[in-house]
Amino acid sequence: MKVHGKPMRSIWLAPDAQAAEAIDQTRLPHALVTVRLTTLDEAAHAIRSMQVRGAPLIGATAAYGVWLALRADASDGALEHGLAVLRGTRPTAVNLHWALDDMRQLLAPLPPAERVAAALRRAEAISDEDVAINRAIGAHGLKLLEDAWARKGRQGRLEVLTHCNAGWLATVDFGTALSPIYQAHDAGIPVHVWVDETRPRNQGAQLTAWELGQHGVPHTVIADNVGGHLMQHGQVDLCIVGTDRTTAQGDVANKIGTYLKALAAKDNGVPFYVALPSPTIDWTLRDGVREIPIEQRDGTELSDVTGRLASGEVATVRITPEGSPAANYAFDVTPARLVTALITERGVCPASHDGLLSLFPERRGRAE
Ligand SMILES: CSC[C@@H](O)[C@@H](O)C(=O)COP(=O)(O)O
Repeated sequence: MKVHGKPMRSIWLAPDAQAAEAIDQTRLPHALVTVRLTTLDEAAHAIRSMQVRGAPLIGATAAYGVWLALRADASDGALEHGLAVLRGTRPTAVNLHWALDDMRQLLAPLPPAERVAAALRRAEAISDEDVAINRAIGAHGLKLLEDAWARKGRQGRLEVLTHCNAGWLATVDFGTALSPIYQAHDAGIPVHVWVDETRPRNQGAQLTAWELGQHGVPHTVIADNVGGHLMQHGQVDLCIVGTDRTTAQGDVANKIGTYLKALAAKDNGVPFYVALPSPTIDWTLRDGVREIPIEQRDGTELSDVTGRLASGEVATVRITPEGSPAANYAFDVTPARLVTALITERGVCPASHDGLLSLFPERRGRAE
């Protein structure tokens, strides 16, 4: 996407081809800072600390991380060590594990002397594939937004609510949930986005709002608990969110709070869509609530808040009493029954096993 008129991706090969570079998302929206990743440990830290975050971007960063590991040592042991370090960074986004499995399948059979070049080629291919997938998700999602706009008589604004950041910052480019919104805006549909702030890391307030502002998409940041009220008063035409892992039955793991939004949408007859790139489908799982690992992060992400002071200085302050424990669950699972449809790069389908198999028939009968 464009930042101050200049095309950018969230991660890219450094011009000297000796490193990967990425937007440090912990510095947004107050500063646009690039972080240079030259080692396995720097790539792992970038994922763990959320300098880079979002399921597809985590996968792409991990692929570059394997390349960086092999640049230092292309032995079998170094490959396995690198895969293990990266796999241990975050548990929920299946893209991380898919990308690492993909890299291992490619690299393990190769002689060490061929691994570095092959790893870089694959990491770049994974990034390019993500961009193509997201463009396609945008095109399929655009049709849903056009239909919603037509149902509304093309009057007023098309009111869309989203949770967390499933925009281009969460992917290599274009985003998933925000991709249809960008395409609708560019097609002249007067879309307005209710942006859930998304406590505690504020991916909505700090990242989605920044992205939408950069592209000129009208939006309003709201507290996470406002969405149900807006839906009760007819101020939301549809919801669209991303996912970190979707089961073969259509259960959706996404940022904490997504499930509650889906409940409110169901109660108010508001369509609830999930933008789902196929690398985020976990074909091995059936029951998301029971089987998807939910990341628990440090409680200081809840007790402390970082922002810009009136002086312009960025500072972190504590908002809870000293000694009050904080439980920081980073994701929840929305059962398929609350999902209106899944928007994949191959089209839109019901949130069900049959629905997914209708778009991915090659998965029928495969023992996962
Ligand atoms: C296309 S990104 C989809 C999801 O990864 C996104 O909605 C989300 O939950 C991100 O969580 P995060 O903890 O910021 O990595």
